[in-house]
Amino acid sequence: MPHPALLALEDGSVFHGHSVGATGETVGEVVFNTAMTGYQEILTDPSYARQIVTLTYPHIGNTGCNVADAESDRVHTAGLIVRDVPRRPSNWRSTESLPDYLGRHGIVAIAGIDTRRLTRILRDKGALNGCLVAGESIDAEAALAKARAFPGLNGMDLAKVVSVNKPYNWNEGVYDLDHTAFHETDKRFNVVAYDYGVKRNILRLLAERGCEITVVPAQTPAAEVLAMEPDGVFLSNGPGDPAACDYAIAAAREFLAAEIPLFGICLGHQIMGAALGAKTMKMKFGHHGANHPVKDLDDGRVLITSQNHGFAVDASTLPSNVRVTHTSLFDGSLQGFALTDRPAFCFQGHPEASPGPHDIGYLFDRFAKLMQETR
Ligand SMILES: NC(=O)CC[C@H](N)C(=O)O
Repeated sequence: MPHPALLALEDGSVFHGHSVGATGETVGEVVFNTAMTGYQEILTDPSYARQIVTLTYPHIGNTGCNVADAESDRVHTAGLIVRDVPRRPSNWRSTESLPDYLGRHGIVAIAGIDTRRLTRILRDKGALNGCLVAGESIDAEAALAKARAFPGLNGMDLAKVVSVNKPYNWNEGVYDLDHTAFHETDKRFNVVAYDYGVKRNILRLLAERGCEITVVPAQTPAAEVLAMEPDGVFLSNGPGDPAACDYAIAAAREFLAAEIPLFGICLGHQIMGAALGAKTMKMKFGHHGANHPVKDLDDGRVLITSQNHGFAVDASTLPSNVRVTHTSLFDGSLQGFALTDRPAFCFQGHPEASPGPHDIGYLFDRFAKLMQETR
C-alpha cells in the first residue's frame, strides 16, 4: 500500500490522496500545467524551482522516465500533483517508472486527488502557496500552517540559486534527423549563454545553428563576458521573480549598450525588459502549457507555443525604441519584442519547447542571422 499524502493550500483547501514519490514534506507555489506530454522535461525545467506543479492531463507516467529526456541534471519542481499514475510504464526508452524516479530524486508527489477541482481553484483565485506532505502520519493543520508561512515567489531571486558555479563549454553535438545519434556541427559563432536555469534543449538548438557555447554562472559580470569577444550573448529562462535579479538586469544593460547581439528567453526576456526600464509584474496564474497560441505581429501568423511563466513584462512600460513582435492570444499579454536600434530581441514563451510544438523555433535562426549580420 502506498503512503497517504495530502496537499494543503493557503486558502484552507485540503486534498487527500496517496504518495507517488518520496516521503516527507515540501512547500512552494502551486501552479497548473496543461501539457499532455513531457512530464519529465517539466520536472527537470529549472524555471519551476520552488513551484509545486499539478498536471491537468489525468494519466501521468505512462512512458516512464529515462536519462535523455531530462532538461537539467536534477528535478527542480518542489513537488508534483497528478490524478493517476499507471501501474506499469510502457515505452522502449523507459528505464525507470515515474514514482521510482521521483523517489530517487527525493521529490514529494501526490496522486489520487481531483486535479480538476484543484485547477479550478488556482484558475479562480490565482496561483496559491501550498504544502505537500507524504508519509505514514500526516497532519493537515501543520501542513496548512506551512503553506501559509511560505513567503511566495514575489521578490525571490532563484536564478543565482539554480545556476552553475563555474563556466563550462557545451559540447554535446546535435541529434541526427532520426534522433538516434549525436553529431558535430560546423561552429560559426561564439556565444556566451547565461545560465539562470537554462534548459538543455535551448543549448542543443543553439549548437544546431552553429554556436560554440560557453555557459556562464548567473552572476558573471558583463565585462568578463565582453572580454571574451563573443558574437552574441544569450539570456536563459529561469525561476523566481525577474525584478529580484539586479545583477542580471545590470549585465543586460551593459550588453545593450555594447550593441552586441542579444537573445533572451522567458526570464531572459523579462530581464531584458527590466534592463530597458520596463516594469515586470506577477500574473494571476501565469502560462504553463504546451498549446498556447501566440501571434507573430510581423506577418500575422499564429504559432502554437510552449509556455512556463508566472511573471510578465508590462508592455505599456516599454520604451519607444522597442517594437512588440509577439502577443499571447489567450490574454493579450506581451510575448516578444525587439529593439529598433540594437541587435536584441526576446521571447516570453519557450521556443525550444521540450515539451511542446516547434512552431516558433525560427527564433533560433533569427539569432544566428542577427549574429551573421552584426559581424
Ligand atoms: N520559464 C521561465 O524562465 C520563467 C520566468 C519567471 N521565473 C516567471 O515565472 O515568469
